[in-house]
Amino acid sequence: MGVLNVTPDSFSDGGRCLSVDAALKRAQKMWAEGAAILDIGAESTRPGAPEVTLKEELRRLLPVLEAVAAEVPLPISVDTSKAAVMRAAWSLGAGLMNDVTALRGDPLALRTVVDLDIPVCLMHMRGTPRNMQRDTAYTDVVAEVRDFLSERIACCLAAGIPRQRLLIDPGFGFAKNLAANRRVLRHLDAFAGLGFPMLVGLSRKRMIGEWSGVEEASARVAGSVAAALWAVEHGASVVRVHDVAETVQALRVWHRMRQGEEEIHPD
Ligand SMILES: Nc1nc2[nH]c(SCCc3ccc(S(N)(=O)=O)cc3)nc2c(=O)[nH]1
Repeated sequence: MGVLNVTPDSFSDGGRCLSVDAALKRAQKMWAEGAAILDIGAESTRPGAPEVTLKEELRRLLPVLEAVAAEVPLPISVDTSKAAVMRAAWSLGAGLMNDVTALRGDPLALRTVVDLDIPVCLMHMRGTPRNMQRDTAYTDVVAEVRDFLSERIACCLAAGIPRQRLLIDPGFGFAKNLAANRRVLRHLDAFAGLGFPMLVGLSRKRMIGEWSGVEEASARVAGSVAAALWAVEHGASVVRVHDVAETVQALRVWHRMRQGEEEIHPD
């Protein structure tokens, strides 16, 4: 899943993608590099990010979504928590709702996802991007994330969302400090065990920077690729990344090594 930020303050690419043209060029580049899905977000959800009004989020998102949907033959995920943005995005061809609040942010979000019959990724977070980093103390973060995801899954299934429309995500960097992120990463299998495809977003995040010693987010490529390989090794079906070419190349090699002898076609 290639990241396409259309926010002025996106944490890792300095918001270069604001113009439709620049966003479209980046979308086409990620497609050429082997991305399977594009994730477009118009409201930054990094720690401390300011809220964006519905009007502003639509103003940023829709022109880019329309252009990308017309020019790039990939499914498009939209990173939003607002029901009205989900509906507008769906009408322009979005194929997945990526809601970091797991449909809790907008009271109409759950109903909207049911009505639109659109796949949704349910991610763990406490609080909001504005205040989530004040609340990073857990007795057992793995148990809390698993219980949260189980509860959100039950809520969605009870509302009539078919199982095959759900993805889960432990939410790296959302209301989690370094120790919590590391524990979640070491227990990814526990979440994969819930029986739903798991999406993981580690790319260029602070824990990659802390572990690699690389200050500048856009320079954390090799560390992000290493984390993506670990995540896929431990059950992730989708990795949300900024550096598509490098991650695709690493995964192609990794898959070849991982396949048993019998799976490789005889030369
Ligand atoms: N499903 C899903 N969607 C996502 N959207 C984002 S945006 C990144 C927000 C951010 C930036 C930086 C840090 S930090 N302080 O750890 O470096 C945390 C969160 N991420 C994810 C993710 O993971 N899953």
